[in-house]
Amino acid sequence: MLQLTPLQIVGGRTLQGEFAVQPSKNAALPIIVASLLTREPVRLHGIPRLSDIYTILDIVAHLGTRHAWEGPNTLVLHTPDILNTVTPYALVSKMRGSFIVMGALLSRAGEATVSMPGGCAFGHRPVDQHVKAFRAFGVDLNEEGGNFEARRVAPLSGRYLFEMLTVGATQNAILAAVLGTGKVVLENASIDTDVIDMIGFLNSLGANIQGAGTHTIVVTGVSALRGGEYTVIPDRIEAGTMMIAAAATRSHLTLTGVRPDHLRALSMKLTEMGVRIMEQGNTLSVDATAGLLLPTDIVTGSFPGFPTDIQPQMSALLATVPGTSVVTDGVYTDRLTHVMELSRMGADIRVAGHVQTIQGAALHGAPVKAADIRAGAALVVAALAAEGQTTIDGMVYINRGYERLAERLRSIGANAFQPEPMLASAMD
Ligand SMILES: CC(=O)N[C@H]1[C@@H](OP(=O)(O)OP(=O)(O)OC[C@H]2O[C@@H](n3ccc(=O)[nH]c3=O)[C@H](O)[C@@H]2O)O[C@H](CO)[C@@H](O)[C@@H]1O
Ligand SMILES: C=C(OP(=O)(O)O)C(=O)O
Repeated sequence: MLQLTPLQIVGGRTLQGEFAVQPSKNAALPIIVASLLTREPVRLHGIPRLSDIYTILDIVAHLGTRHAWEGPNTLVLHTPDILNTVTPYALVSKMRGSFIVMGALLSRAGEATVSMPGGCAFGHRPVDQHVKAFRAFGVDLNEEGGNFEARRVAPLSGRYLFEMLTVGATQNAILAAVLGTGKVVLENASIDTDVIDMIGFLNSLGANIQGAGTHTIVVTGVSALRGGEYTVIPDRIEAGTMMIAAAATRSHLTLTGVRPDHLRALSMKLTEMGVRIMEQGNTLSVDATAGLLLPTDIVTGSFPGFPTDIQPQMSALLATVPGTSVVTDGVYTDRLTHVMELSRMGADIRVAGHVQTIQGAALHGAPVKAADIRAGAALVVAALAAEGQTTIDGMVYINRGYERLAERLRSIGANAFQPEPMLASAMD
């Protein structure tokens, strides 16, 4: 078995030059699942080479998809027939986002059995909205032995008003209704970029989904989708992580291949703190060299609000900014695994409920461990800003979301190094 080695960062250096942002993991995952809806080949550009992508490819392979990479980030997917409508626990439990295969299987095969996704490092993440939406559309859905068994007994039709904005349940409900003769209306639907991108992909194959980017989405079933070619949007969470890293190291960094309009909530906050943000086409510059940064307060929310997926990284930045900042995660009540690890590096963060009160301080290097993907990214941000060496364990989580991180950090001046992985048996 491959043993992932820790990432070693010697901090306190400024970052400089250009950082090419990877394509979006969280947009690519549902688009790969959505490719199950056509029996024709699809060619996807902008697929990041990440462990989450390999996991979803294992899942769709189990369901009948063949895939081939064409160059670094282009993937050809082909599902002539669905070979399986059961997605076992061993596969689903690896990645919570895979629950949306239920909608895709319902559409293409009329039935699906999918394991209940587990919790994750930052708390309980229910799927009640997925289930309620399916039932509202007439799907026969039962839960047995930790599995959800769903069957289309008539064309999907009806309306569902989501009780909160949810990316995954909006995507799942859309996928379920794309093929067939019914029509569904989703109210209070998510307007997240990853929902809009999945709809853009499906409509490019001939789906009839109206209302992308608004809170009311109407899906009218069609008999079949054709094949096609699509380019996935840039990763706004990776871009946000690097904007924060630039601010934390008081650097001037240019990000290329970004969608500045997807990053407005963060750009506004950084500007408020005294960072200069300049946007030009698909390029965004972050200049934090001008002087002292100011503390601020953050409340995360659904897009276009401040993303929860950069809350831990922002907390790491605020831990370096003199004064008091307050960070409230309005999406998850327990996304806090970064706090203890940051405190090993000298961060002063008090937690009450899901609110962090942060007093800025100088950080120092320390051995730390990531317990989830963005907590890991927060530790990278802190390590880049800290004096001395930080050793970050738990790279399995960071690798879920960040491609070749050490190498790409070095390209912008960081002292970051991850030794080659070793075979576990060779280490015993
Ligand atoms: C693979 C992927 O793209 N993951 C992202 C996706 O996750 P995911 O799609 O799982 O997140 P949701 O948007 O569904 O969750 C938003 C909130 O709604 C709650 N909820 C959701 C569904 C449900 O049935 N019941 C319920 O209570 C969740 O617990 C959470 O508090 O959006 C999240 C919110 O931007 C991000 O943090 C994740 O990185
Ligand atoms: C939390 C994330 O992913 P997931 O929803 O797959 O856990 C993330 O990308 O930050």
